[in-house]
Amino acid sequence: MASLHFLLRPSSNPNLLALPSRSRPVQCANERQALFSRIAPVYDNLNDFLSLGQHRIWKRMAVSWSGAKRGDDVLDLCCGSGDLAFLLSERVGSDGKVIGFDFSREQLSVASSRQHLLSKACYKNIEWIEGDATKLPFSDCSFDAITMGYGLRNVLDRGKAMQEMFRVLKPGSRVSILDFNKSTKPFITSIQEWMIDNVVVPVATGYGLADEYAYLKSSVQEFLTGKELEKLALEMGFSNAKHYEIGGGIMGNLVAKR
Ligand SMILES: C/C(=C\Cc1cc(O)c2ccccc2c1O)CCC[C@H](C)CCC[C@H](C)CCCC(C)C
Ligand SMILES: C[S@@+](CC[C@H](N)C(=O)[O-])C[C@H]1O[C@@H](n2cnc3c(N)ncnc32)[C@H](O)[C@@H]1O
Repeated sequence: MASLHFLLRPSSNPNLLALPSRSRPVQCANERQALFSRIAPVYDNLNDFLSLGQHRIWKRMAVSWSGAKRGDDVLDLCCGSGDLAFLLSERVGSDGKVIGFDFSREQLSVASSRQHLLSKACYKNIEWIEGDATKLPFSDCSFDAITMGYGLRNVLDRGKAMQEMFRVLKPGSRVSILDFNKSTKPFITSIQEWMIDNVVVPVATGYGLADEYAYLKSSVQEFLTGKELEKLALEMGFSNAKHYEIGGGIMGNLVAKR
């Protein structure tokens, strides 16, 4: 039976719903949570449109790199509307178990409704849990694989999130982290920024979500390069870490082994 657990209650503080100013970076966790909740109704359609469907290929690669296999217990952190969790579910099958974990209740509601709508038999093995990626409510060494798609860049304390992933992974298991690549090549950075300024933000403006999507550009600028991500993973205790550039260098995927 599909279930949706809400470990954290959304704040009733109306200030959290205020739109972030375009001139000010989105800084506190509650503001980020509110941002992802606002974009939840259009998130999937915009990803398909803006990436010309390419994000589905990148997500398949991320799941494949996680090493998840039939019968495994796996975690999709910052699962949003559930794309990676659904792919993991197909991979681990009905003998396995998938947890989709996110702090936005609205994103989880979209994920849960897709689970019912798509209604593949194996999708019954997915459970949605609301909570913070820096404080995971799971015991040490619980999971055979972890995925995180477009999550780490949006987490305020990335070191803590990596530490938590390390803690809940079983020894020898892998985490696969897909995100925008903060490239060291100025040409790639210019393409990314041009796309965000001239395609992503204008399209999002049509949905009243200009600020939310403009945040993408600053978040990539403030993210870590592939080498820095590898270093962070090693500092957090992972035995091995390799970052792959994909999508012509626009995206990247970190694979780290506990
Ligand atoms: C997958 C996409 C966006 C995910 C996403 C991530 C976030 O952190 C957000 C934060 C706040 C708001 C929204 C998001 C969010 O949507 C879409 C990515 C589109 C890109 C601009 C990439 C465009 C790629 C090209 C069309 C295809 C390139 C092909 C390549 C050369 C092979
Ligand atoms: C860009 S979406 C990615 C969704 C999905 N993984 C995908 O690839 O399409 C980022 C997600 O991370 C979640 N998120 C960001 N920071 C988080 C945190 N500290 N704890 C839990 N979820 C978080 C947001 O709520 C949002 O759903």
